[in-house]
Amino acid sequence: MSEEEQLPTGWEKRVSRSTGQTYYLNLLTKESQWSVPTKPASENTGSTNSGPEQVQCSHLLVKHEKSRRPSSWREERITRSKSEAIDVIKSYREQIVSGKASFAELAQKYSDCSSAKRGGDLGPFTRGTMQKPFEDASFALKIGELSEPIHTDSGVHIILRTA
Ligand SMILES: O=C(O)CN(Cc1ccccc1)C(=O)c1nc(-c2ccccc2)[nH]c1C(=O)O
Repeated sequence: MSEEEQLPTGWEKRVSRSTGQTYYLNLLTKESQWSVPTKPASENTGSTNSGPEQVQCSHLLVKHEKSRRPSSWREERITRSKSEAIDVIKSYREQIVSGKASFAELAQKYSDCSSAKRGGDLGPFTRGTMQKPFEDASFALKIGELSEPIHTDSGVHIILRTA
């Protein structure tokens, strides 16, 4: 029997559009996970109401003069002020929300993070791997939701949860 037929009740096998990886969707909670489910889906599968164990996000980072490393693939020495960075990232967010541009297109062109070359995709991550403000914002997002500007030691980010 294929793996699909053996899936416990309430789960659906999906393929990530950005990475082609197989993941599993809990049809009750709409939460996704990379590991093959072994029990029927429930409201609390994979968490005790503490949210998902891992998320996948893309981000667009705009660094500024007070960033811990004010340098990137785009600009050797970044001198914009923090308030200028906030204005810039708000303009990107507006273009995305209005449909004028896609997240991946703007991240690829303008993000000061090395993930720009992947349209901002960071892959899946668990708690404890990213700077705390970034982690908390990422785990608070629903799949498909775009954050407000988030500040870390690296600069100012907008985060898109993709899985
Ligand atoms: O903060 C620092 O001291 C330097 N960093 C950390 C870093 C540097 C290279 C690759 C990944 C992370 C960054 O400034 C940075 N942080 C990020 C980052 C921050 C939060 C989530 C994901 C990436 N990307 C970068 C980057 O240059 O590419």
